[in-house]
Amino acid sequence: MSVKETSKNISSVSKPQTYKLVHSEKFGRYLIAGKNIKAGEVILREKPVAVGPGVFDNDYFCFACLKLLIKVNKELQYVCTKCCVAPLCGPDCEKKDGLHTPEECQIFKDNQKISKDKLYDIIGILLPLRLFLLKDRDQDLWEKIFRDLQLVTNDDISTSDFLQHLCGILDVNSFELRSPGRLDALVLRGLYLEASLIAHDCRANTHITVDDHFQLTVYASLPINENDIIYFNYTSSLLGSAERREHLREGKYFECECSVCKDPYELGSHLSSIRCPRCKDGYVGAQNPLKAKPYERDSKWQCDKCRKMYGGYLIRATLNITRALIDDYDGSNVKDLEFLIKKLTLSFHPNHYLLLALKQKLLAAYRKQVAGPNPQKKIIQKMLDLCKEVLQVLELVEPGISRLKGIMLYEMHLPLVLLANRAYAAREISPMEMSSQLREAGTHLRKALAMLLLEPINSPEGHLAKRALQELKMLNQNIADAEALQQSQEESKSRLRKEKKKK
Ligand SMILES: C[S@@+](CC[C@H](N)C(=O)[O-])C[C@H]1O[C@@H](n2cnc3c(N)ncnc32)[C@H](O)[C@@H]1O
Repeated sequence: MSVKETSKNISSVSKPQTYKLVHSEKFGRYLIAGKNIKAGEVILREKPVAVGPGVFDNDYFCFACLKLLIKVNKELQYVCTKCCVAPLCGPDCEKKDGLHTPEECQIFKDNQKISKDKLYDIIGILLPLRLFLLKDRDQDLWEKIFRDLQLVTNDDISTSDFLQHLCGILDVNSFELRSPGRLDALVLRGLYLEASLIAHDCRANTHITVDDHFQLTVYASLPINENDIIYFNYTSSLLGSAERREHLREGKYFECECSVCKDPYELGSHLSSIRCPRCKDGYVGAQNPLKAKPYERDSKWQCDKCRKMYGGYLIRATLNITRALIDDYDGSNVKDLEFLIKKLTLSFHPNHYLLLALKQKLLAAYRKQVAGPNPQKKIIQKMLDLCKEVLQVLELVEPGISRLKGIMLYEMHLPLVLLANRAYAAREISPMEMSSQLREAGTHLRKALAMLLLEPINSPEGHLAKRALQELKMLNQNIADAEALQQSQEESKSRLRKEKKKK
């Protein structure tokens, strides 16, 4: 053994483990910190044991790299030349050691019933099939999966029953993933043996990234003390408690009792709060938020100001009417969207999750205008205000490092820079004031970078981090120019004063 190898082994032996596996009645198996972990530190990094399509939405994927495929004239461009079934990006994906393994190819080839015409059905079962095929492909890994996922089987269980069992295991344990390079929906699912042991909390202390090869990295999003539980959020942090809890109940089979779910006002984020119809000043929150059905008649909701009580069915009726109003909105007109938000703010807390979803749509519309030629000052200011509003909620539900916060902080720098430049051009502010406003934009960019630089280079957020770095460089140059301008103005003023004195 070389010296290098020895020292590597010693350091890995002496280094405390970042996490430990423990067990409790409530969580089953879960992970705790094996040492004090700093925010941004890697807790674990791993490759999936199986990855494939998740929600099936009429999309076709390359079976080798899982990129979404574009169909031309409803026809696939390329299929695997060996099995004549698996859609692929092209010959390159067929050549490389992708996810379409020889075992998978063989099963398509051997099975007369499987043909290209049944592609929708094949896509639907691809992930459990991939997991099942590991049995023949990698016996050791298969045994590890059996142990780690606590698969139960007996000799006379039929293959279809066993596959059914695998599907259940996948539902509970898999991670929702994006197709490589895409910013949109989480259309894939991947199974990771270590990361799937992390327990859920609606206010997590980890941040997870996945690269184009589906390698998953769990970072601490906050400092985690030794022996503290490591949590990941299995659901969306920008939903109301009832909706998050329903998602977890239906998809992961447990009742969440975390600090956000327990609090009638969701730790001050008010994601489910309704404006009190009586006093119009306070906000109405569920009095027993851990009830499985908070929108039933016997569930009580109370105003935090006038203390008036309401039955859950009233809240449900308000939500139903509002969803119908939102469905009627066609989504293309900024003015209509602004009007709808203003109208709903009379009945809801501004942070209500239904309003937040509309505000994110509005933000996208403002962003489009602000990035275009000569945007109105009014729109730039509105974009900035909306970013601040969403960021405030995110600070409560996604403390520390967060992808959404990184994006929001990045977005905020653009209106700040535009407003500073405009005000200076209109002689409303001095170069010094401009430099201080640009510095504020720089602070946001730096905070955004601290989060976005953790993202894989080729992911959409990784590209954003690259842009943010370039913009920060330009911004620093503009700040230096503004400060030099201020200095030269001050010098010429003092020269003038001296000359005046001499005269
Ligand atoms: C992805 S698995 C985690 C590993 C699992 N604990 C095990 O022992 O295999 C998800 C399951 O863990 C349990 N779990 C995770 N977080 C929980 C929480 N906050 N409260 C209750 N149960 C939880 C639930 O049983 C859930 O279905």
